[in-house]
Amino acid sequence: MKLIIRDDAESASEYVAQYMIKRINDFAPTPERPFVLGLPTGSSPEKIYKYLVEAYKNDNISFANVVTFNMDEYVDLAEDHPESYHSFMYKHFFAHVDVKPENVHLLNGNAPDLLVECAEYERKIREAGGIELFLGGIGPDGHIAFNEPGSSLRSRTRVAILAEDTIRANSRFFDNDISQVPKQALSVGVGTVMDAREVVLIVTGHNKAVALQKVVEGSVSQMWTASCLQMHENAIIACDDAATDEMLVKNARYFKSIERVEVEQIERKGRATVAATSEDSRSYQWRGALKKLQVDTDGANKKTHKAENGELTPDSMHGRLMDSAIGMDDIEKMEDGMKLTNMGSRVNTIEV
Ligand SMILES: N[C@@H]1[C@@H](O)[C@H](O)[C@@H](COP(=O)(O)O)O[C@@H]1O
Repeated sequence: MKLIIRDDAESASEYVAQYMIKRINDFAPTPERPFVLGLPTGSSPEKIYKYLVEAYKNDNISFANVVTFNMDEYVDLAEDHPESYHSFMYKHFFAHVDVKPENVHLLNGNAPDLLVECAEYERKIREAGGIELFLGGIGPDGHIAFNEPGSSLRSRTRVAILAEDTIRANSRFFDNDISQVPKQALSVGVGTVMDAREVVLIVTGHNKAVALQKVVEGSVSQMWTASCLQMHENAIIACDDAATDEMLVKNARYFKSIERVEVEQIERKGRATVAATSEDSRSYQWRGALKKLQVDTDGANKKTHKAENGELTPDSMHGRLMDSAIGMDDIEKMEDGMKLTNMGSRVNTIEV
């Protein structure tokens, strides 16, 4: 997985929003071939929705050919309750963009038969061709969607019982009264998320620091269900500095340096292209290179280049350096811990 670290929640959210915009635009969805997007709720993605709405209003993106599937919804909470995930999604996103109502899917926590509702949801995802990109957040206990500690890492959409920690955390939306927080929810499973062709998580704030440490540096575990992403071929976690508070400093620096090396390669490719093109096309090429500098979606698009995909395996890290045409000069300039010869100790500290 890739870990993208930004100074604050604002810039981490902007990164994710730009990444999504580029992915959707590059995909060029049509009614026959829509982009299938998985979506979360929670305070963490709010800023992302704000950027996406802004981008739509500035004509930088359209959601007309985007099909959405939300991760979860409370059981037995009226759809029009201000804290239902239906209300959240309309308030923060759907009401402000051109997504077609018939393309929006949210689980119905008031369905007469919840098991049928869950099975149907899985069927609809399959029928839509599977999820192209699943955006998510995590809870302080490391849950993804409502897959609380102990959820099977192969779980599918089902009725989930909320953990005490989650009920307490979510009581802030219910007048800080835990008795008002629903105790059950319908949630896509860990397996449902893992089936997405790409997963992007936003993790911000010091209160997520323990969870992020477990998810990134710990073992894959049902007790921190978002750690399943270590097994995903195309996963990105975008976080702010505060969320890395419990990680080893050297690991956070390592992830930052991966991004730096990738950005340098893109810059270098951009310079080479500019040198080889005419004056007229010069500014166009630079715009392209600069755009890529901010958000590089190549990892997601080039599925065959696994070594560039941010996977944390010693092999891929070796591949990353060797494949990237980095000259000896560049390696000399790297911080000591980043040199290929010094990678071993760093790699060993990460359980994979
Ligand atoms: N089911 C949702 C999760 O999908 C979300 O990731 C989590 C974190 O929310 P927040 O971003 O508000 O911390 O909250 C809820 O439990």
